[in-house]
Parts: sequence; structure tokens; C-alpha cells
Amino acid sequence: MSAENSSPALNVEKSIVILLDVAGTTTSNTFLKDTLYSYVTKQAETFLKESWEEQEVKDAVKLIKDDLDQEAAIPLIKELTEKNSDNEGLKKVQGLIYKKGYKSGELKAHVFPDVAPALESWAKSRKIAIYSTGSLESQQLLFTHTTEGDVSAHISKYFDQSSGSKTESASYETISKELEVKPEEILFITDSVDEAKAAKTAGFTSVLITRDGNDALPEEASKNFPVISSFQDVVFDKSVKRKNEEESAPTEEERPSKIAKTENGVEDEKDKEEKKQESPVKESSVDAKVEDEPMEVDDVAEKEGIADKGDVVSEPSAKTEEITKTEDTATNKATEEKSDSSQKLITETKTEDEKPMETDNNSVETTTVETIVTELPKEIKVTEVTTKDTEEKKEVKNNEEIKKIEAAVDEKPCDKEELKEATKSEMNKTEIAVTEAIESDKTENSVASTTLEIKETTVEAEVSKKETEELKKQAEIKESKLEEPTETKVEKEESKKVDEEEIKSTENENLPTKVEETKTEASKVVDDTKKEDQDEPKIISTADTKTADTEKKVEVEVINKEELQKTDEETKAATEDTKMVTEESKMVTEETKMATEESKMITEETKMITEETKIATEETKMATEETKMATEETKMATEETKMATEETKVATEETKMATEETKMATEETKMTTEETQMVTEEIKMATEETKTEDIKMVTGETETVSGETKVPTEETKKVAEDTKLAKEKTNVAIKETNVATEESKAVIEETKVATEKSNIATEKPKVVTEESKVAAVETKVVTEEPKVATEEPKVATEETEVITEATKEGSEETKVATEEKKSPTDESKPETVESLKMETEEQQKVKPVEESMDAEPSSVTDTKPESADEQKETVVDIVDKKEEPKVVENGEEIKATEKKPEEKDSTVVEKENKSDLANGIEKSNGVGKEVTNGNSKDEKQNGGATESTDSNVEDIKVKKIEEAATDTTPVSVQV
Ligand SMILES: CSCCC(=O)C(=O)COP(=O)(O)O
Repeated sequence: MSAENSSPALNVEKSIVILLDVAGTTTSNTFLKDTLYSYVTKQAETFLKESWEEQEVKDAVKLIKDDLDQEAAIPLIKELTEKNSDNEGLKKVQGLIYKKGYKSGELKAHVFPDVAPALESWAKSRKIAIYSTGSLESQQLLFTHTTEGDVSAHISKYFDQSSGSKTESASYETISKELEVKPEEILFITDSVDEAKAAKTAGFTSVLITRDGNDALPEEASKNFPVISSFQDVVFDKSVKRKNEEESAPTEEERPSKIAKTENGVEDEKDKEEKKQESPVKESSVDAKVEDEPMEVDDVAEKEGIADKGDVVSEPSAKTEEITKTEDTATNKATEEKSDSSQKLITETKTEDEKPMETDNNSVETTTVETIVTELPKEIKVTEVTTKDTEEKKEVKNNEEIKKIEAAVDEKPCDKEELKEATKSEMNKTEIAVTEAIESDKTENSVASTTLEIKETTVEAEVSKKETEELKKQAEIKESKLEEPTETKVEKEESKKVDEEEIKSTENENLPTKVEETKTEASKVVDDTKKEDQDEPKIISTADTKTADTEKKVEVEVINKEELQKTDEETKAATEDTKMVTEESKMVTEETKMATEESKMITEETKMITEETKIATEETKMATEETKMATEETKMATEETKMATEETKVATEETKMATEETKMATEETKMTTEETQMVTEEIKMATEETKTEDIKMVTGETETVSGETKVPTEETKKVAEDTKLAKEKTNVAIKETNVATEESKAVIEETKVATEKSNIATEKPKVVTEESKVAAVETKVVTEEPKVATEEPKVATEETEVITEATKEGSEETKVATEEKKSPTDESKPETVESLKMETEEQQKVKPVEESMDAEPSSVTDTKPESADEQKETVVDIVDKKEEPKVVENGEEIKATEKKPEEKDSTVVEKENKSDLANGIEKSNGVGKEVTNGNSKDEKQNGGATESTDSNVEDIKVKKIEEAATDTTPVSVQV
């Protein structure tokens, strides 16, 4: 061993297990990257498309990522492979893809040149195990298909990431426990410093290796770990090998050759090598130290796996898989569910698995049996001790037989060693045949275990048969020695040999496959022996006629016969044993079947539960999402409700303002109307009070009364002027009224718009409320499952409902308020119209001027100036000042706006008077228009259109006043 400079010394002697990393240790990284991974990227698509429905593929893909569909899986697998990901699922998929490549010969795994020889050498005294991120299947495939041949025979166990991460010390502790070997007795060789550290932390002896193509190791690495560059650097001192092994057990090279010679006479090295590879366990040595610290190695399971060159073996999950396969080859796709019963089954099967290996060794020599018995779990020990007893019994029996024969046939003593060898060889041959049959039948561990039990008994039967044959042979040899010439003897021997070989080969073909056949064979042996026994006396009777030598022969024959009888009995007993064992085996098989069925059911149930859990999880996720969405919707609805409430508020404010404006406009209109009325009234009064003469004067008419010509005075003219002005003022007032009416209209429009807005604003919350309600219902339904999540949306929903209700109420109130506000606005116009109508009606009540003249209203009476001049003055004052209409009350001027309610009455009276006057004027005017009727007609024609009617009424009124003021036509006065 050569460690690099300044590296710690490498002491490997205490190591009984060598644990090896793969990439960068046994195999080049370049091979992995350029060949394996590249193969995966090329084959991924085809492979996944072809094998997507296979359970192991599904399981592996699922392990990469849950719910991965084919389209997504293909690029992901490629990508992860290119990234050299250690994803466990990926490694499993890769393993499945490699399988195809290795099987077809497309792939051949690289191992560094020193690997195969080192493995072979180490395996003689140590156990070798592999620990890689690659899946168990990948590992097995790799070591089975290397450029150096199949080196998997030297490897006892494989570990993958199911034992944990390679950079975590806990994983190494797990491996140590799995191997049942102390950590300090495990040597770990790797190229990774992190892995070396983790293993060292767990107590392993870690060794770093440098390889071509690897990254250089960090400098401090060599200070902490021994560094090697080849497996040749690790050499074990042979002296640590177990004494027993050195003393009695044949070496690796010796044993198979001996078997070969015994069995076939000639067996080439190739066959020998094949056998070695097929049954590596049989050949692996067990170190003395292993006795102290039992090491559990799943040898048979591995052997089966190796035989199948693709089945994953070793980890509990893989074992479960194996068991499932065993019991149901039709549905032999494994499950990795780790149920309790599966675990139990694993233990049972494992126990059974371990037996054959040890039994094989036991059959080779008793000392080995003892050693192994100490290593085995209790349950196995019972079986093993029984086996050992049987073996010892057989040995003793053999020796006795041999001694007896030796004594009887002193000319040619039986070769004890040869007999032993023959027995051994027979058993080995049977075992190989059984193993082959197991492999060919694709029977798995548990069946193998039961079959191996059968095998044991078969071997016993075989031994018995062999003994019988041997004895027979001895007797024949002796007989022929005595009777026949050498030539005949040789011929007979040869012919017998040929026969035996034929039988053997037939037996070897048939033995392992059927228990019943084994039984038959055993019975056949007994029958044959009996037959021969019956034949024997014939020979003896022939001998009777011969010489004294013949008598001696007869004695020998008798002895032989007795011996043969004994053997016969033993054979019978063995056959009985065989039967019993067969029955037991059947029962065990049945039990195993049942257990497997249970395991299957549990697995199915577990799967279903897992599926259900998944679905439930998905549902919960969806429900949570829906709840979230509903909550969001509720939030939004609440926001919208808030906004709508705000809008409603604004609309309400606007409505209020509009209403206020309308009110004001109405007030203005009223006032203007009243002013107009007052002015009109005043004019009327003034006109009334003006004498006909005065009117004439006012109109500037000259008249000759009683021969006296009267010319209108300046004063009269002025009155006329003033009247004109009053008329204009009235016009202005009317225009103002019109403007006010227009404004009122506009306000009404605004109010309408505001009302519309308000309506819309009221509708919006309603819609939102509906939405909220729907959302709330959805939320309720959706949130049934996640109860906790339901509480919030419920509260939110209820709040929303409350808010919505409040909003509704608010909206209703707003509506009502809007309606309320609307009505005065609408009424403002009718009010004006009504008043005007009233006026019109009043106007229609045509009263004779005389009557109206006679009737002097009290108010008018009160305000009536005492003289015509005073009256005129009053009118002039009003017109001149062009101010707010004034009412003169008891000589005091009061602003129209300041008028008291009682004053209104007087105004009304004045109005009536004015109407009377106007009517009187019109009536008296023969050429005057039918104003009243016309007005009435207009109203009808307009369909009651208030605005036009209003203005018409006003116009008519103004015209009347104008006419009254300006018309100097005597006609009017004459009336
Ligand atoms: C062992 S077969 C495939 C190898 C593989 O995929 C891998 O990643 C090996 O890495 P490690 O260093 O963990 O053996």
C-alpha cells in the first residue's frame, strides 16, 4: 500500500467490509457523463413512451416529482441527467433505462483496470459492498456488465440513497447497522472528500482515491485522509484469515476444480468461472472477525438478483418487491410500500434466504457449520443445528459403512476421502441444479427458501442413494474381483458409470423443479436398492456352486445385505423425513402465499389510502383556493359596496343641492310673479282711477267737450311715459321669470340626472349585494371542508350582508329622499303654472267693469290714494324707481319680499281687481281679441304644456297691461 505524502497511514487490517463508491472510484466520471448519461438523454423519450404504463416506471417518475405527466417527464429527466442530479427518482429511471442498454449490449460499464483484480482478491477475506447514488439496479447492472467482465460475484451488498445521503454520517451508521458490522471495521473508499468526512464521522475508516479524470483533491484532504491512486494500494495481510478456513476449507481456486473433477471428469475453467459467478456466495470466505461481529448479508437474495441481472435486491423496499414477485409472477411488479406485514415478511424471507448459503457451507464441512451457526439468528440456528446433526449423522454413518465395507473387502478398502468427495460433489451438483431450476423458473426468495429446505432433504436422500450405490459398487467390485476377469470388471464399471451419469443428469434436470419428483426419486432409490437386494441372493446362489472362496463371498454378501437393509431403512426414514419436510414446505409456501396476499392487499389499501389522501389534499387545496377567491370576491364586493355607498351619498348631496336650487328658483319665480302681479295691479288701479278725461289727456287726445277743447297736460304725458316704463319693467320681470323658469327647468334636468345617478348608485350596491350573496353561498359550500378557513369568509360574508343591507336601506332612503326632493322641484313649475292658471281662471271670470269698479276691496281701500293725483303719484313712484315692487300701505313703502301674509291677501284682492280690470278692458274693447278664450284654447292646444302656457299667460297679461297703459283709444274707455 502506498499512501501519498503526508497522508495519514492506512491501516486496513481491522476492516472486514470494504465499502466502495462508484463514480470516480471504481468507474470513471467520463464514462458516466459521456456514456451512461448520454444514453439516458437519448433513450429517455422512447423509453418513457414505451414503458409509461409500467408500475416501476410510474413509481420512479413519481419519485422525481409528483403528478408528472409524460410530456413533462421527458424533458425533465433529460435536464436533470445533464445536470448530474442525484434525485432518487431520476436515478431509478436511469437504472431502468440502463437495463435496456446493458441487456442489448449497447452499454458496457467502465471499471478502472485495478478494480476487478482487487475485488477478486479482497473478496477472499473480506466482504465488499457498494454505496452509490445510482439506484441498486444501476449498480448491479454496472458491475455485472463491465469491460472486465462480470465482477458482481465479489460484491455482497449494494446501498443506494434509500440508506440516506452519501454526505451525511447517519447514512453510514445505517449501513453499518445493516451490515451488522462495527463502523470501525468498515473501510470506505471514495473520491469525494465530503463522503469521506461523513463516513469518518460515523466511525468508518475513510480512504480517498485519486483517479484519472477526477478533480484534484483539495490540499488539506490528504492531511486528513489516507490517499490512494489504485485499489492495489489496499492489501490485506492473509494471516488475519480464519484458522478453520486455512486448515480445512479448500481455497477459492481449489474447491470448484475439485467439484468439477468429481462431477464431470473434465470441466474447463470457463464453466468453473461461470459457476463462481452464479453462486458467489458459496465461494466467499468469512473472516474470523465476522464470527465475533455477525454480518448479515443478503447473499441468496443477491444471488437471485444477480441471476436475474436486473432485479433490485437488498434494501427493505426492494425485498418487499422480491417477495411480491415470488408469489405472483403474473403480477410480479413490486411494491415499495413498507407495511408492517411486509416488514414481517421481509424478516421471514430474509431468514429463509440466509439459510441456504450457510447450509451450503455446512455441507462442505462441519467446522464451518459451527462457525456459521453462531452468526445466525436464533430461528435459523434451530434449522442449522438440525442440519448439522443430520450432517454429522451422515458423516458417522458414512464412516461406519466405509469401515464395514473395508473390513469385509480387505482387498480393496473403500476410499473414505473419495466417498466424501463424491457425496460433496453430489450435493453441490444437486444444489447447482436446484439453483438453476429456481432461476429458470424465476422463483424468488421465499420459494427459494422452501425449495432449499426440500433441497436439504433431497440431498439427504441423494446421500443415502449415493451410499447405497457406493455400497453396491463396493460389493460389485469385490464380487467381480472374486469372480470376473479384470477386463469384464472394467467393462462393467464403465457401463455402470455411464448409466449412473445418465441417471444423474436426468435427475439433475428433474430434481430441483418438483418436490414430488424428489420424493419419487428417493422412493426409486429405495426400490432400486430393494430390487438389487432381491437380486443379490441369486449371485450368492451361483456362488454356492463354486469354491470355498465363494463361501467367503457369500458371507460378505450377507453382511452387505444386512448393511444394505440398514441403509434401506435409513433411506426409508429419510424419505419419510422428505415427505414431512415437503408437507411443511407446502404449508410454509401456503403461509407465504397468504402472507404475500395480505401484503398485497395491505399494499393495495396503502395505495388507495395514499390516493385518497392525495385527492383529499387536492380537494383541501382547491377548497382553500376557492375560499381565498371567495374571500377576495367578498372583499371586492365590500369595496364596491363602500364605493356605491359613497356614490349614493354624493348623489344624495347633489340631489339636495339641486332641490335647494329648485326651491330657490321657485321662490324667485314666485317673487317675480308676485312683483309682476303687483305692478299690474298698480297699473290697473292707476288706470281705473284715471278719469276718462285723464285718459284722453294721457293719450294726448284733444277733445272738445261742450265747446271746450281739452289738451292733455304735461303731467298726463308723463304718466303715459311712466306707464310705458312700467310696461318695460314688467317685460323685464316677465323675462326674468322666463329665465327663472329656464333655470328651474335646468335644475329639474339636473335633479333628474342626479336621480338617475342615485338610482344607478342604488342599483350598483344591489348587484354587488347579489354577487356578494352568491360569493357567500359559494364560500359556504366550498368552505365546508376546511372549517377553520370557513369562519373568516362567513364572518366576512355576514359583514358584507350587514353592509349590503345597510347600503340597501341607505339606498332606499336615498331614493325616498330623492323622490321627496323631486316632488317640490316638480311642483315648483306647476305651482307657477297653477298660480298662473288661477290667474287665468280669474281672468276668465269676466266681471262687469262696473261691478269691479263698485267693489272696492278693503286693502285697496286702505291703500287707495285720496285723490287721483295721489294715485298717479303712486304708480309713477313705482315705475320711476325701477326697484323692487313696493306696496304702499298707509303711506309707507314695504318691499314686496318683506310682505306679511296678510299683505298677500290684499295682493290677491288686487290681483282680482287687476283681472277684472283687464277683462273689463278687453270686454269693453269691441275689437279686442278673445284673450280669455284664446288663452284657454292655447292651453288645450299645448296639451297643458306648462311652460308655453305660462309664457303665453304672461305675454297675454303683459299685452293686456300694455294695451291698458298705452291704448288711448276711446273705445276702450267707453266700455
Ligand atoms: C452506479 S450506476 C450509475 C452511477 C450513477 O448514476 C452515479 O451517480 C454514481 O455516483 P456515485 O459517486 O454516488 O457512485
